[in-house]
Amino acid sequence: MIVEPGPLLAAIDSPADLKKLAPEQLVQLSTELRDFIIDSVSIYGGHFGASLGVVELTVALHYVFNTPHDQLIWDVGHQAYGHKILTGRREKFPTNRRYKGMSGFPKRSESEYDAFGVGHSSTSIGAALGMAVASDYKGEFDRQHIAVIGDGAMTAGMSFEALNQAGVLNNNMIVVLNDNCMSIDPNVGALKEYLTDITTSRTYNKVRDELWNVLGKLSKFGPNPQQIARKVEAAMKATLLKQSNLFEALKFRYFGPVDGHDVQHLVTILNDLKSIPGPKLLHCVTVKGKGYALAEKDQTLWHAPGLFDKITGEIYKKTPDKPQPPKYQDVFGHTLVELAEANDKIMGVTPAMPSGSSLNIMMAAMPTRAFDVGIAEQHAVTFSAGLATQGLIPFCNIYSSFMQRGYDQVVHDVALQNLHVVFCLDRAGFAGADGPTHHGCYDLAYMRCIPNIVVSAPMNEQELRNLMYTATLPENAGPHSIRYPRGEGVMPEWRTPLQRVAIGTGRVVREGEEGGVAILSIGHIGNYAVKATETLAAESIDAGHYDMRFCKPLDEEMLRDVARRYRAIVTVEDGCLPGGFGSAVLEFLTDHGFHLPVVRLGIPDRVVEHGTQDELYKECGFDAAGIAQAVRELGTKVAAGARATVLR
Ligand SMILES: Cc1ncc(C[n+]2csc(CCOP(=O)(O)OP(=O)(O)O)c2C)c(N)n1
Ligand SMILES: CC(=O)[C@@H](O)[C@H](O)COP(=O)(O)O
Ligand SMILES: [Mg+2]
Repeated sequence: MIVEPGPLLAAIDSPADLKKLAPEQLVQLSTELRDFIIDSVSIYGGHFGASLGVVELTVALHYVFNTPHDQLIWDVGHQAYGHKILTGRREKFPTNRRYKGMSGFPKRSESEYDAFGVGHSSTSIGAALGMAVASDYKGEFDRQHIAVIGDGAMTAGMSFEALNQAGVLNNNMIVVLNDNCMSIDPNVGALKEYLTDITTSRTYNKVRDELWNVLGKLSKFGPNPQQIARKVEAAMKATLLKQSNLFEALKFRYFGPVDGHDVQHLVTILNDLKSIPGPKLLHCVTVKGKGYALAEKDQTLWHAPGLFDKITGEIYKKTPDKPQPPKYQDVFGHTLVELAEANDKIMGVTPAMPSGSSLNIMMAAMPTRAFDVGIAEQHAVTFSAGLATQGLIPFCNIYSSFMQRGYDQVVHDVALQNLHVVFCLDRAGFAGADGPTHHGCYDLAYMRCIPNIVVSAPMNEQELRNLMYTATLPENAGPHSIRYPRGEGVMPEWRTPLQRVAIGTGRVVREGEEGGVAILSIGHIGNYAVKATETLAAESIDAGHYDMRFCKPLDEEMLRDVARRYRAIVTVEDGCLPGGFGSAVLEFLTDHGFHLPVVRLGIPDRVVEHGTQDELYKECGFDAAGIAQAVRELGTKVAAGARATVLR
């Protein structure tokens, strides 16, 4: 089904076309762009509320600035659908987030208008500053550099690292703070409270408007009057707000708050800002989901609702006619509450993903024991370490790819001190439509190389529950990493009794023919290995299958038994091959004098784009068919006497 754009939008294939419109036409264009986004996302899926919230801002930015010469960086990039539609990708939109289609985030290789690749939050100010410094260094003084960052993304430390440097470098750049009081869940922290103070301070806003007129007139008479205005403005803000403006204190010229949905006013303001030198911050107040009532009302649900009926607002269920196994995240959330009810040392921590990780279940049930620390993965880890020094057992839930941002804290603050912190890495392995920024490719590799840490991956919901429980036991005190994938498990009935698992033990899924091939899997991909062995059995190939469950420590006894019983091994992981689970098995076999052929299946050493998880498993050769084929080929090779380790 093709989404038809309105007449003004249909004529826009680039911002050059947009600039042909009269300012008074921009309101109509914004309406058409908003309608196009609603229609498209309802049919094709993707992120929703954020793009609706910046429709007017997107139109105004591309109307005022000379993109792509002027460089526009979108923080996170989940709000950049309007940007993509206005920069020549309207007709590609049906492929958004689809296999081999358009990325769901700005991507440099996709368009010259995508100044910086994003997906993880809070990078825009730093990147824009780098571009601004480079432009000055190259003598390109006519270029503007604009970072559009949400209030949620502003809570991350690296946003302030960038502000800190920008404030003293004094390069020309504009930070547009898109303040809608929302992250995916409601935004949190003192910064959010501060922004609310500014936005609601009547006195400040009245004086600010008067100052604005003064500034606007003065800015046409060169820099000196502006410096006077700056002192006047800062002094009045300082007295009126009884505190200096946070951003002014960091040497940014602060402007706002302004209505982020008044496209013509935004055009006026942005045109003014163009001529004011140095680092500037424009504080825009917007509504996430603006223009679609249900999305304005339930902004978390409509952050990324899935496919829906735009008329009724009904969000379609994947399999309405049969009970769907629960999402792994919900098994985590409910099990954590179950454990916490029995053990008052257990705490919960999430960096801004309460609903995404289902920690919101514990936050609702035990609000004094579960914390959303904002988009602050580094802090989430160190905060957890602090809790653990006092004898508590924090479950720190961080998406595998977002965990990458807190890696030194895992080593320095948790592992070196051997603290009892349980990392639950959700979205481990291929994340799917979010693509390479969000694929949790590396956690098996990056965790197993750290001393003291136990690295595990459940094959199903029951195993997840047991590993969570096992990690809390006093005899297992120390760092743990438990990783599991995005999406549903395989057990409609999962509220199984919690069982202790011996650390470093795997389990036999299927004992195969002696002298044949054994499959060693870790985590949920083991369910694909089960399908592969069933296919092979129908061909009278009796392959063995072992769910290793732990990447560190490995089940060495099981590995010895497998190496003695079989003539070849296939390892499979939904994780990177370099340094991953297969590498760990190879290391063991070599270190202990076992020399049998091994084929490692997993994520290759290259960037794998977006698609469904099954599409990506297939692309990388570790879906059920790929696993079965690897066993067939290896079986044939060993029958022919191949001795060398066979890599894929
Ligand atoms: C490092 C990192 N942590 C978490 C996320 C998940 N995430 C995506 S959007 C978002 C909320 C962003 O809030 P804000 O910047 O205010 O943008 P809004 O959705 O309100 O437009 C979060 C937490 C991420 N993309 N990157
Ligand atoms: C843009 C962003 O980073 C989040 O919205 C992320 O896409 C959430 O992923 P899940 O949908 O897997 O929770
Ligand atoms: Mg926000």
